[in-house]
Amino acid sequence: MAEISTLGVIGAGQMGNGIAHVAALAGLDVVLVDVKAEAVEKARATIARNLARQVSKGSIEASARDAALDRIRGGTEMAALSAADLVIEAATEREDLKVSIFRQVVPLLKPEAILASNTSSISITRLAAVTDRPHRFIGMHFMNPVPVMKLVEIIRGIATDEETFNAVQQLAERMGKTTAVAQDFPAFIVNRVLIPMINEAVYALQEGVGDVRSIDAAMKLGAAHPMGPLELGDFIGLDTCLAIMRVLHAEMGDSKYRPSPLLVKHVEAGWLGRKSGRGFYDYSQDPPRPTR
Ligand SMILES: NC(=O)c1ccc[n+]([C@@H]2O[C@H](COP(=O)([O-])OP(=O)(O)OC[C@H]3O[C@@H](n4cnc5c(N)ncnc54)[C@H](O)[C@@H]3O)[C@@H](O)[C@H]2O)c1
Repeated sequence: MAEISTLGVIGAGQMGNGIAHVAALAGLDVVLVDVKAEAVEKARATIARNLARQVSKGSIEASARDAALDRIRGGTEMAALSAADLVIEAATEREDLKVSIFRQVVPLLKPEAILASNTSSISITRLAAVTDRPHRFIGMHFMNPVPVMKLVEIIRGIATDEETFNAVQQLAERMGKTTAVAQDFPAFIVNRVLIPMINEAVYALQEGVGDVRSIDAAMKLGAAHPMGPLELGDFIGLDTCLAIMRVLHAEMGDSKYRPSPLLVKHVEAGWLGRKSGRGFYDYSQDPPRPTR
């Protein structure tokens, strides 16, 4: 298989901008698309700011920052993905949305292009089945924030071929990441373990076992977690956490995965965490103030 030199990224949110950032620094040409022009603009600004921070810390040269920014093209036209050797979908965690995106982009792609999803929980096999290339479809699950976190979980669908697996694993390494291989079960490895823990912390909050500050302090100091579970839920996005719990609950058929009603309420209120300015903390305050 020819080397992957142009990467398409669908969805310019928290994950899409991070994937574009790291890929461009690794020397790939990047095409970043989103339905919202303002999401692309915001992503560009975030990437520029994060690259500037790396320059000021001395981890990259100013010339590498400039070259990376030059390699990223962005817009709302999916047709721009026709140049890509690999397309990573990083849009909102909703299966119907991802299915419609894959149906829309498949006719635009090179026949040999690989398709990957950055989904946190949805079946890779099922997503692959709506495309014309299930053998060239794979899960490539980056962690947030992408420029900082070392891991990429790679998930084979039932039809994924070895060539695709090897190409994607090599690319992840070229992007400076370490890979862990997961089988195609709901939420794979990281989120199978992590998101039920966050959901449990929300239950503990709902039941009054502790307030936001106590629950986060308890897990940071008592279990040596770098972030408390409620702070981490806000960081991931509470809509994403809820979507993952719903996939686990529906597909494992076990009541232990039922989403906390308080988590549901937060999402219904649009209190999605950092990205919306309020979640379990209020981010209009500095430092962010616990809401309960
Ligand atoms: N947040 C995390 O910690 C994390 C970690 C790993 C994986 N993920 C996964 O990455 C994906 C994206 O999550 P995120 O946190 O970046 O979400 P986000 O809400 O920050 O961004 C999602 C982006 O998708 C865009 N989008 C929606 N519909 C689209 C369409 N039809 N075409 C193109 N773009 C569209 C939105 O405009 C938005 O910019 C999800 O599948 C999520 O589960 C998230």
